Amino acid sequence: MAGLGLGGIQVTNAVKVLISDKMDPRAAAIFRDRGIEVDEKTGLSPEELSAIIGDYDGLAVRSSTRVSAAVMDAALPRLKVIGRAGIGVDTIDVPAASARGIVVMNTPFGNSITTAEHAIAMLFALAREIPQADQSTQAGKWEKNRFMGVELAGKTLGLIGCGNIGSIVADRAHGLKMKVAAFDPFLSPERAVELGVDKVELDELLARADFITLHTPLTDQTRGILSREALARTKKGVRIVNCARGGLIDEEALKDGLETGHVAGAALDVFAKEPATENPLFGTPGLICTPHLGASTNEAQVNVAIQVAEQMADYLLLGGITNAVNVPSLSAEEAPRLKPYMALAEKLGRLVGQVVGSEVRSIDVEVEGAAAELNIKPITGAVLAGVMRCWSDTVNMVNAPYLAKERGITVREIRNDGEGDYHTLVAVTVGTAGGKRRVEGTLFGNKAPRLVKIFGIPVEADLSGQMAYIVNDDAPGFIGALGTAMGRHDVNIATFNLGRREEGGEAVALVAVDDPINAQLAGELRDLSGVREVVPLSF
Ligand SMILES: NC(=O)C1=CN([C@@H]2O[C@H](COP(=O)(O)OP(=O)(O)OC[C@H]3O[C@@H](n4cnc5c(N)ncnc54)[C@H](O)[C@@H]3O)[C@@H](O)[C@H]2O)C=CC1
Ligand SMILES: O=C(O)C(=O)COP(=O)(O)O
Repeated sequence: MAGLGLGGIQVTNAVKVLISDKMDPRAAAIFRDRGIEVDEKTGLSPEELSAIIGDYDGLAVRSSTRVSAAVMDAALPRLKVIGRAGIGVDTIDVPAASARGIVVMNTPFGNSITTAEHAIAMLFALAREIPQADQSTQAGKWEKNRFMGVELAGKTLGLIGCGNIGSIVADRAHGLKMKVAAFDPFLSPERAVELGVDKVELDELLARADFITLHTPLTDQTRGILSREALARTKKGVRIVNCARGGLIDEEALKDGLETGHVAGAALDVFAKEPATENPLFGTPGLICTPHLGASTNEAQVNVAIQVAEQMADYLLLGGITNAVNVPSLSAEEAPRLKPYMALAEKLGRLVGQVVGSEVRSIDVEVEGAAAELNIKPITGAVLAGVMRCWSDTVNMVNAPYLAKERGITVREIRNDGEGDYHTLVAVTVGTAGGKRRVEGTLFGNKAPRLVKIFGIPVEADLSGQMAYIVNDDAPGFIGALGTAMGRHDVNIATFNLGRREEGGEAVALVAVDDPINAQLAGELRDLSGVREVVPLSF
């Protein structure tokens, strides 16, 4: 299994994690309790991070650390997982991580109540100008007549994005007797009814909302969603809260809106450029700011620190995958059951990959019997990694699906109902321009991978170490000639596995050897009488 890239499987040295942002000490304590070495180094520049990241298996971050493709390049081949103690992964180049086989995980719920509460606090702060009134009062001005607020009750709150945080904000807003409308293309009408929100288009939200709060991730689709044009379509006197991401609002346009009085107030926790030690909006009347404090409560920080450390440790030590944003989940309970299947899948993929070469057009993964009860995604990932390892050293089950897509390989997953000859079976069929090749394998004693059929011929073999795959005419004398040729090259035969289509027909030999089969020996084997194909294999 070396090199499969599944955490917990290939790690032999001490596992090491770097925590590069301020995190509750429980994160480091969990890593240490689970036998993982931890370094905590915050405030690193990208260059400083790149200089040391190559020594770590895991990197735990919040939003201050930017994890670029260049940092990941410096982190390879060791880094296996980046854990975000929080929600937004916009500071991590996720496609680059996927391409490099690095798992990215976040903690999707740990800080959502806290962030929703911050948004509600910002609503009140805007409605009653609390920060401005505080400043004036403490300056000894007693400007009772200057501050005249608005009530929240009865007003319409427009949510842009109604996922975890947006839903909690909606719930709290109902408690404040606000009407809630939401623009979220992925919000189902049923869920909107359940939440008691009006599902509306963005234009309607802009036209109706007295208050707007943003709760979407920063993506190519949401960047600048409150653009100059969108702001122009808002109600005069609108108040805007952004506790999601700075890039969602056109900051220059918001500044103009505040200055003309079209926008009565804006409360921002997040900024286009962070840390926002300067920003064109600063000093604009009606503006309230906090330094990305949305997730900063004791409770949320404990939650996310514990979650990220447990998740990363599960992956690094057991292969369990929870809350990954670039690879399907695999629970720490499932992982041990799947491990032998993934070993089998990888071996089958590797076998067929070595035989067919790189002109692969399609890969079908079929599971039957006990295997059909399991999560098929990791099995498929392992097959793809096995096939592609034949032409790429850096492939693992995380980046294999992306590499397959990049190469235009069609991947199909098939669950066969019922049981065949084996209580559990994984079959891999690889399509090339020349046709399809199928291999089948099972687990002996639920743990030992065994090949049971190769290209339609029953043969039982343990796929490991150095082997030779030989197709020949089933005729007397072949085995003797083969043994002699091997002996001439000092290559010791460890095991010999034979199968044939029918007596006197096509036969297959899978020969395990103690020493590698070099090109010269392979050539001599090909020259033996009746031999049709020889492929040296390694597992
Ligand atoms: N200020 C802070 O400290 C914090 C900020 N955040 C930010 O809040 C964001 C939202 O967090 P959650 O609610 O937990 O995420 P979520 O994934 O549960 O919800 C996001 C919602 O946005 C919707 N959405 C996606 N694209 C959209 C579009 N083009 N237009 C409208 N809606 C769209 C999705 O359908 C989803 O319902 C995070 O991505 C993060 O950037 C999260 C935690 C703390
Ligand atoms: O969880 C998120 O998305 C956040 O924005 C919180 O950021 P932080 O962990 O406070 O740097």
